[in-house]
Amino acid sequence: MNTNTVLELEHVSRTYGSGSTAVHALRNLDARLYAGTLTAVVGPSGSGKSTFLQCAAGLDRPTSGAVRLGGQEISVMRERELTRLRRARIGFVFQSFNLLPALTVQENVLLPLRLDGKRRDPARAHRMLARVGLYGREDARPGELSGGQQQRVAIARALITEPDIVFADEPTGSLDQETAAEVLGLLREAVSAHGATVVVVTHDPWVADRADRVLRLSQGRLVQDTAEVLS
Ligand SMILES: Nc1ncnc2c1ncn2[C@@H]1O[C@H](COP(=O)(O)OP(=O)(O)OP(=O)(O)O)[C@@H](O)[C@H]1O
Repeated sequence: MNTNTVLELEHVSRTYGSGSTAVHALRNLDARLYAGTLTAVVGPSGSGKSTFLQCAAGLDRPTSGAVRLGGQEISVMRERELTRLRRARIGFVFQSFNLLPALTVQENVLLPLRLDGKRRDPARAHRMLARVGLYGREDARPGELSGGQQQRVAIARALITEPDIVFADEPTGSLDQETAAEVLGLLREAVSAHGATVVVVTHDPWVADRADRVLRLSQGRLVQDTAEVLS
């Protein structure tokens, strides 16, 4: 496995609330995410998976510890700088797809470039949509597509900026088994054929079985990393 670190969490803790009602969602967690790897983050409900994703992706700030993307500490960045960095260098895929219903498929895919002030290159959107099996559906609205097709659009949108890392939160959670397999296949292909770095938060053991590496959380701690022997 490639062990070039794209993103690093060092001694990351995230506590919600304080005093006797404090919830320690992440406790002194150390992890590195490697380039060109599909990593699954698993663990029981409440173990800290979403908090891990939020902190790693710069959507939330750790209470203590550091998060570094490409060696740059994002946990101390100002909000505006962080927003810009997320748009340019991080891709997101959500369980509920989060497409904009009023925009066409092509406009949805080009949205991250538009928000980042980049040229909206329709040819690039065509290529990306072809990659996810949706060539010819550029002018459809998300409401005209099946759940699996909408998730394909979301994957194309996440990959269009060629981000350093893509975070997918239960990307197959709303899909039937067959469609889920197709969606996971696309994420897998983004990694193996195009060198993307993908982190999937999942409850689904079937998804975890198909990852290159599994990080298992329990009560806010990393208790298993299939790439490393934990001390
Ligand atoms: N905004 C918040 N305020 C207070 N407590 C929170 C908040 N968000 C999460 N928590 C708590 O932090 C802990 C970890 O939550 P988190 O959502 O990260 O777990 P999870 O593994 O993603 O769970 P699930 O699989 O159910 O989505 C839980 O005890 C949860 O109740």
